[in-house]
Amino acid sequence: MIYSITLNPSLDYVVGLPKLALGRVNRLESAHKLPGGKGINVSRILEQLGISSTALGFAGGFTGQFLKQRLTALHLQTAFTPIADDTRINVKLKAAEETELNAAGPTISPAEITAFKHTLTKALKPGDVVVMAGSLPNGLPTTFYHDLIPLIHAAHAEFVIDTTGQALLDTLPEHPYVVKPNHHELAELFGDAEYPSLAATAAAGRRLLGLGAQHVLVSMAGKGALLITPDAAYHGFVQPGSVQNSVGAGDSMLAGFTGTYQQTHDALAAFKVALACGSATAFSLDLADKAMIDQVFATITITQL
Ligand SMILES: Nc1ncnc2c1ncn2[C@@H]1O[C@H](COP(=O)(O)OP(=O)(O)OP(=O)(O)O)[C@@H](O)[C@H]1O
Ligand SMILES: O=P(O)(O)OC[C@@]1(O)O[C@H](CO)[C@@H](O)[C@@H]1O
Repeated sequence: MIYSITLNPSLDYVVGLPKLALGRVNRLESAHKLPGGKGINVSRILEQLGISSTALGFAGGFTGQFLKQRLTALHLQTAFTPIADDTRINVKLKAAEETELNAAGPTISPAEITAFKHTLTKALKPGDVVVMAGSLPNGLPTTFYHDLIPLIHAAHAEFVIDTTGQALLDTLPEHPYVVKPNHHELAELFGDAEYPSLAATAAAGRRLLGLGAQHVLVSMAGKGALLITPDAAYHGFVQPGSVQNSVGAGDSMLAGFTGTYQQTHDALAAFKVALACGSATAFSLDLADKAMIDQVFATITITQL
C-alpha cells in the first residue's frame, strides 16, 4: 500500500479571470473548488493509474468535510485525523500569470498529533511506501516529517519526502525511495548558480545519490526531467502541448514514479510514467486523468546521458 501524508491539505479555490487588477473589484470568469494538498494530489494521480493508496493527514471543519466527500467521490481511500480547526483554503488565481495564495493552515493540538501518529503506526506494513509532501500546519515542529522516519523504518516501510533545502539534505542519510528537486532547487542546495548543461545538472543529482537517496528525479518544467540512478542518467521529455496549469505537476510526477516503481522495481519504466503524469497535469485544467496520461506517454523521448 502507498500512504500519502498531507499534514496541511487544502480546499483549492481555482479562479480564472482575463486580467487581474490589484486594488479593484475583479469579476471572475470561472471558479472551481478542488481537493488540494501535495500528498492528496499524489493519491489522486495514483488512482488514475489504478494504484491504490490511502490519504492520511489532518482534516477539520466544513473544508475538511468537503475534502473527505470529494475524495470519496473520486474513489480514494482516506483516513484523516479529525481536528477542531478548519482545513485551509488556498486560492489559485489564473489570469495572464498564475498566482497562488496559500494559507498557513489550522493549528494542530498535541492530542491530534498523537492520534495521527497512532493511525500511521497501526496502518504500516512491510513494503509499504509513505509519501510525505507539502507544508506543515501550525503546532507541528519543523522536524515533524523527519521524526516520522523511525516509525516508518520500524515497520520495514519506505518513505519519500517532497522537500527542499536543508530539510532535504537531512533526509538523505535515511535513504529516501526517491527525491525530486527541480533544477533551481538542486542548484540552490549546493550553493551553485544555474547549471549550464544537462550533464552538469546530472552530476549535481548524482551527489544526492552519494548522500543516500535511492533515486533522483530533477524536474525542469517544460524542459522535461532527469532520472539519475546508481547505474545511469537519463533525460526525458514529451512533445510540447498546450500548458493549462502548473499546480500539481511536480506531485503528479512523484506519484507516477513512486507508484510504478513500487509495482515494477524498474526505475526507467517508472520515470516514463512520471514524465507522462507531470506533463499531462501541465496540459490539463485540473490534475491529469488517465486518458491524458496515456496520450502524453505515447510522445515520450528518452536519451541516456
Ligand atoms: N510546461 C510544461 N510542459 C511540459 N511538461 C511540463 C511542464 N511543466 C511541468 N511539466 C512536467 O512536470 C514535471 C514537474 O514540473 P516542475 O518542473 O514544474 O516541478 P515542480 O517545480 O516540482 O512543480 P510543482 O510547482 O508542482 O511542485 C516536469 O519535470 C515536466 O515533466
Ligand atoms: O502550501 P503547500 O503545502 O506547500 O502547497 C499546497 C499546494 O499549493 O500544493 C498543491 C500543488 O502542488 C496544491 O494542491 C496546494 O494548494
